[in-house]
Order: sequence, then structure tokens, then C-alpha cells
Amino acid sequence: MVLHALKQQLLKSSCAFGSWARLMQTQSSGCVYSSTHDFNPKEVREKLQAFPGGSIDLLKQDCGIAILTINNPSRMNAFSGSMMVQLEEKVSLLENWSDGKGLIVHGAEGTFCSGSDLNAVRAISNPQDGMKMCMFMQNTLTRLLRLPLISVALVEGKALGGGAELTTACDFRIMASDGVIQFVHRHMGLVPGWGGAARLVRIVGSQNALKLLGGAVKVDLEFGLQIGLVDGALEAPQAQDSADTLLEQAECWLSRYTKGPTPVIQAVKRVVLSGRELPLSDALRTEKDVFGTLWGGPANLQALASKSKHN
Ligand SMILES: CCCC(=O)SCCNC(=O)CCNC(=O)[C@H](O)C(C)(C)COP(=O)(O)OP(=O)(O)OC[C@H]1O[C@@H](n2cnc3c(N)ncnc32)[C@H](O)[C@@H]1OP(=O)(O)O
Repeated sequence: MVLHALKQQLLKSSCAFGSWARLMQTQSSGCVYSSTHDFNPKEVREKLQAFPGGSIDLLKQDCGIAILTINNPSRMNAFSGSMMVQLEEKVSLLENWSDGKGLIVHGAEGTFCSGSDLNAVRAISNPQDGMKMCMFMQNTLTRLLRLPLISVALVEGKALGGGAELTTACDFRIMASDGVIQFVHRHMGLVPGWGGAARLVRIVGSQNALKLLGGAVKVDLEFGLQIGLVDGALEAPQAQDSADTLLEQAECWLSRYTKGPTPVIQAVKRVVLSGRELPLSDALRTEKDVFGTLWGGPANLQALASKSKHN
């Protein structure tokens, strides 16, 4: 009898622990590849650093919205090797940003990102190095998508190849009137390798994904809105300081989802993420755990005390 009770207790706590561990695994460390997949991040970082140029810049603002800038304008913001390493570093900083609620990813000087730097691509065109770069970028972009922040890609100008893949690692995409997302991989004799195909299917469905990848179709604002790849339109830039104007518009667009206390916004992202990624039973358990962190908490008690109406 006692043994049975003990077993039941153990089972209960292991279920609770399992759910928690899954939550942590999915939403905190978030990597797809580790040493068990013959993946050595230190070695890959060293290799990538041999291809310098450009930078990835991060601005964490007091309002809880951060701005991540892909900055390599002389190459249409293509990703050099060192930028891949810097992106991983910036994602690590964002994972530890306890006050963060939102993130805008954009490119410097009027264009989003033209994918991998073709000079680096040529130098590492052997399959082994390509696979390592692919695993490194999949890990980083998966961690980007799993941040406890609501993220949006601001697409101004072109998002090509890996740049198109990067947009799918954000929760939302908003586009300026000149914006184009194009998975040009087929033209390069490739398929996406940074996780862009898997994410694209989840965003637009397999039929549309097949069309976009198979046809290397240019997705402009109108088509993007129609198929659900794009979530919002930004107004045409008016003056030279248009970059600021578009960023301001993007902040305004995002702020409707980031208003309110940080723990609540981060919890919203966590329950949606687990619903998107976990089997239903696991997602339900995770939702219960996250709910438990808010129930009776300051924001909840304040709302109850203020007898708020929702009309
Ligand atoms: C798994 C990842 C797969 C990948 O991402 S593979 C890479 C896919 N991306 C591409 O193939 C983009 C190739 N580039 C282009 O199509 C055009 O340059 C692009 C972006 C439409 C812009 O065209 P334009 O406006 O006419 O400007 P442009 O061609 O004169 O470019 C200006 C300078 O930027 C350079 N650039 C653009 N994209 C680059 C890239 N990905 N890697 C390295 N350099 C790149 C381009 O070479 C040019 O440099 P330069 O002025 O000639 O020194």
C-alpha cells in the first residue's frame, strides 16, 4: 500500500517535472543540435570568424522593445561569418533580458538582408562546412523564435535566401511598400538550410510553401498579406529619415501586443510557443504551469481589485 502511494507520488512529481523540463528545454536552451549530433559550436564559431565584415547591433530600450539591426549595407546586409557568430551572441543576451517584451529585427540602410555572404559561401562550399554552418544557424534562429519576446521582422527592401529564412524566425512580419521576401534557394541549387522551410510550412501551409520554394516566387506586400506570410503594412517612407519613420511605425505596430506587465507578455509568448511546438497534452501541461506563475500574481490581483470591464 505504502509502496503504491510512493509510486503514485513519484509518478505525479515526474509528470510535473517532465512538463517543466520540456518547457525549459523548448523555451530556454532551445538548441536543435548538440554534441550528440557531432556538432561542436566552438569549432564552428572559430571557422565562421574567418569571414569578417558587417555587424549585428542590438539596442535594448527601456520600454521593453529591443531593436536588432543587420548591418552590412555595402553587401545588401548579407550575413558574413562573424555576423552569424554575433547573431548568436545577441540572441543569448536577449534570452537573459528579464525586462524584455518585444523585438524588432530589421536591416540597415533601407534593405533587409540578402542572405549568406556569397564570398563566405564560396569559401565553405564543401558539404561538411555547409552542414556545420547550417546547424549553427538553425540553432541560433530556433533560439531566436523561442525567445520569450514577441518578435517582428520589419521588411524594407529585399529579404533574399537566408534573409527570407530569418524573417520566418520572427513571430510576425511587417512590410514596407518596397518590401520583397524571396526564397531564392532554388536558383542557387539549394533548399533553405537555416530552418526556413520547416517554419514557412507552419506559417503559410505546405501548398503555399511549395509554391514559394519551388517557384522562388517574389512575395511583395499584397501577395504576402494574401497568403499570411505578412502580418502588416507600413506606410511608404516620405523623407531621408525614412528608416526612423519605419522603425517608429514598427514599434507602434508591435506595441499593441506588448502593452502591459512583462511577466504577462512573456507568458503569452510561452503558451503560444508551446501550443505551436509541443504535442497537445504537453502543451496543456505547459499552459497550466505558466498559468500558475500568473494566477494570484500582482497583475492578476490588481486587475481583480480594479473591477475592470472589457467593453
Ligand atoms: C542557406 C542560405 C542561403 C543563401 O542565403 S545564399 C545567398 C542568397 N542571396 C543571393 O544570392 C543574393 C545575391 N544578390 C543579389 O541578387 C543582388 O545583389 C541584390 C541583393 C538583389 C541587390 O541587387 P542590386 O540592388 O542591383 O545591388 P548589387 O547587386 O549591385 O549589390 C550591391 C553590392 O552588394 C553585394 N551583395 C549583394 N548580395 C550579396 C551577398 N548575398 N553576398 C555578398 N555580396 C552581396 C553585391 O555583390 C554588390 O557588391 P559590389 O558593389 O559589386 O562590390
